[in-house]
Amino acid sequence: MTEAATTQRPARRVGALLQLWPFVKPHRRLALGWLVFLAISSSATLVLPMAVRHMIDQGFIHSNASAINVTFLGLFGVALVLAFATAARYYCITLLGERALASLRAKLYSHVIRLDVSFFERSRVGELISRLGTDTEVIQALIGSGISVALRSAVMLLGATAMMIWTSPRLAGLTALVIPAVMLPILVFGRRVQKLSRASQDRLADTAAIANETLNAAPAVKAYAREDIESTRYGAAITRALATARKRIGMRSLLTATVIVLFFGAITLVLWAGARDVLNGTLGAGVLGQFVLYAIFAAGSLAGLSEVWGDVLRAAGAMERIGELFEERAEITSPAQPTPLPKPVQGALRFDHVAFHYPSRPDAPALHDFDLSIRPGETVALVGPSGAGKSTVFALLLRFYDPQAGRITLDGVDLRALSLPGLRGTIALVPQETVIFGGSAADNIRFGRQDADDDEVRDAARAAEAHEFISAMSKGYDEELGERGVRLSGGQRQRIAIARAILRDAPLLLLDEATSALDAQSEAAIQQALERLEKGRTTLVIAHRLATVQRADRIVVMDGGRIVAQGTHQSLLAEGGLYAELARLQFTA
Ligand SMILES: Nc1ncnc2c1ncn2[C@@H]1O[C@H](COP(=O)(O)OP(=O)(O)OP(=O)(O)O)[C@@H](O)[C@H]1O
Repeated sequence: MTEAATTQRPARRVGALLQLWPFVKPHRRLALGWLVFLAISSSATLVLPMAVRHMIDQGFIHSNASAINVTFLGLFGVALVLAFATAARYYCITLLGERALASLRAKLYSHVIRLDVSFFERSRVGELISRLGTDTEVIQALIGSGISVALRSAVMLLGATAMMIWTSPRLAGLTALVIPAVMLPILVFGRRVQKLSRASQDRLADTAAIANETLNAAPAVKAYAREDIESTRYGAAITRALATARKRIGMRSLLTATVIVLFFGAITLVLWAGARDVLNGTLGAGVLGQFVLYAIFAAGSLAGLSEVWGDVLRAAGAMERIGELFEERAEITSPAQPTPLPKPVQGALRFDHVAFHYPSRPDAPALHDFDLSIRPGETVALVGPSGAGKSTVFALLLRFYDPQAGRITLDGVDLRALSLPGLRGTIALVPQETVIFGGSAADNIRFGRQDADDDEVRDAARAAEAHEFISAMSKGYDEELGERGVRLSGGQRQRIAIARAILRDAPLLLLDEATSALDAQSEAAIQQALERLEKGRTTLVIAHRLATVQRADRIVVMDGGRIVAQGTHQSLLAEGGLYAELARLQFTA
């Protein structure tokens, strides 16, 4: 959040709520219904004081019993209209709030999930979840009830004011004189409340981010016995959030109290003048009664407005944060006119003098003058010390990032000229860390190819040596693996990932430490499966264990973001460079 955003004028900040219009627009009929019922219920309310005047003037002063009967009957009729209109108004606006927010949430999610990988590295996921949850709830509260109260109060305030003027211009004029004294504190306090609201939301998002981080890594927290430390850290964040919330609540209470005191003070003053007019006979008792009721309506509406004003500003703050998210643009996108890939895809890859640094680390090149050609169907192993840039090569192939210099081509086409889904559709990736989603074992394998049928899923699982452990689970392929797959071992997760890649059946295969979590026996079995899989596909393999890369057609040795040597296992050993050193360390260890 920028400093400028916090110091914006409230009017501009409330303007942020205009961004809600596209979500409300499709539900115009509900909004219209709400306005109609609002008009009916407000009119019904405004009729009530007239009945009171009638009752005092006709019923009491002239002791007319039938006038009283008619008045009360009319009163009941008005109450019926009021009841129906209020219920209908509530129905329309609450449903409108729910519907508008449902589409806001869906659009926000689908916007965020399309943002670049680098965006997710910059943002804390917990904070994002908070924006999806808390901020949208604040806005929902506003649409579902706040706006309703605000507009109802505004309409009532206008109506009651007009009726006050109509009832007694003299008393209304007197009231107008004291209004500025009431409005000033609302404006001053309102601004402060709104600033504190935004701060309060930010602090709350901080706590959500911490909780998300640590609860997602609960085993690590426990292994390092950090429960106390993490509880204290979370507690401190909560305390900070609470302190800000307390300031906000205090300020808002003060605002409400001030408004009520000032307003009722003013009304009392006006009434005192009115009572004197009744005594000296210049004003009827019924007229004063009617004026009193309108004045009370107006005061109540103003109090309602001041109360809801805080909510409006709070929602404006939330909408601003959501607006910031909507303004985030993905930089890695498909071109307007993507170049089609040859069919079938051959799988020729070329890194043409590529230079790349991560956006967050402009001074640390991850790849430097990286030049590599891979023939269709070739299996190339990338080896080298940790941090050499091996995973970065994969990240660039997947177009998570674009290189700052040079270019990467697939079958001669620059990756930037391809459609993103087209490019990624040609790649099957087995990452270092397998992500398991909430869903069944079959669903998790089908992540590789959504339209695969049950037999294909099973065949892929068999080829990845995953069939046995999946069948051993009580519900087999229908077994829920649970979020993040906490019930699976590392090796089992890895086999699911390999099954996904097999199912994907893509011309490019990227294996990042694909068998690192497997025991020697499973690894031997899977190596065979992978070898079958690699046939006829261009394959890039990252492995620390050199034993697993010996079958590659070519081994590329990387260090510090550059290629330092390439060849076969034998030729590299004979060369005696970094590879021979790595081999010596591994095979003699
Ligand atoms: N997302 C990132 N943001 C910033 N820097 C990164 C990021 N990922 C990697 N790096 C840096 O880029 C360099 C290359 O990292 P990379 O992950 O490609 O190495 P690697 O050879 O795959 O290492 P390892 O074998 O340990 O996985 C390292 O210096 C690393 O710190």
